[in-house]
Amino acid sequence: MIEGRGLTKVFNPPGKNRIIAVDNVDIRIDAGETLALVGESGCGKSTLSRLLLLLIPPTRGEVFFEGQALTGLKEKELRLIRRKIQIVSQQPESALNPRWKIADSICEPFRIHPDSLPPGSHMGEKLEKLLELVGLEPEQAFRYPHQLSGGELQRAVIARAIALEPALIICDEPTSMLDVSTQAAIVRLLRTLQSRLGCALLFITHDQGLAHAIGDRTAVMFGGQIVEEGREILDKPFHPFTRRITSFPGTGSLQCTEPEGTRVPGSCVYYQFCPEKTEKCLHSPDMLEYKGRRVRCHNFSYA
Ligand SMILES: Nc1ncnc2c1ncn2[C@@H]1O[C@H](COP(=O)(O)OP(=O)(O)OP(=O)(O)O)[C@@H](O)[C@H]1O
Repeated sequence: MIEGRGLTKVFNPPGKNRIIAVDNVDIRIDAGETLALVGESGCGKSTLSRLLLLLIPPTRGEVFFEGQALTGLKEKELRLIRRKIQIVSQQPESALNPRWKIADSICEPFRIHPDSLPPGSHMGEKLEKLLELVGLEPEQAFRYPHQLSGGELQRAVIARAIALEPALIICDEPTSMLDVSTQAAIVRLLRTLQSRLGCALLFITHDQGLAHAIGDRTAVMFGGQIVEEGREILDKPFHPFTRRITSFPGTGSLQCTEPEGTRVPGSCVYYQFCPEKTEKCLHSPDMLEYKGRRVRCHNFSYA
């Protein structure tokens, strides 16, 4: 349904070294599935999701949505596609206008795209249905954002995200600012909505437990690259980085699993940290495929 090929994003902040935030990534999400994208802070997860929506232009690479190349489309054409892809981010309060009542924010997509309301249907009915789907009381929709809890606000953001029945929802750490019990409730809600609406989810998280619980497939990112991807990769990891992060039983966050380091030019992205590196790892490996699993490691060819 959505596919990124060879996606690369290089930032050139003035007066600072260039940053290769996303480095030659191939990614595919099929209709109705959940891909969990997991990796430590700063590895490029959010940048990759923004590239998929072309909210930022790729330095290299292409994006296809339902077979159509998005790179090269005009902004107006892109807007029509973006209505089928919605984002739920980690800070619900910044996604909602603080001066608008919740109901106005949830109904905003219908005002922007009036043609999305079927003839004879009213915004009020749609609102009622959306509130029910996300578990908010009608009375809560007539409050302002500061009058709701973090979990309730995230439910409102999700209601707005599903208003136009998107094909894909990109969830960028949607629960990281919430307490543990609210996190679980929001994850359950996303799962329920996904099966009712049939949409796909790209679920970005630091938390490998969450990735394991929610993902049909998991992609592990390190240093701007997807280093391993497939089903059950957190149960049976192959890449040395995936093995390292899954070797801490019970850990959720992947933050600070590796020290800061500078990449040896042209080498495997994990070269400096890898206990199994050999001379050939001075050359960046291609993504290798075996039995539905993709791994970016020279040693995988011998598995
Ligand atoms: N607009 C920008 N200008 C310069 N550098 C940027 C910009 N956006 C992101 N970066 C850098 O690109 C790298 C990847 O950032 P990104 O936000 O994609 O990582 P992330 O994996 O989503 O991190 P987190 O989990 O902390 O949100 C980081 O080094 C970040 O500092």
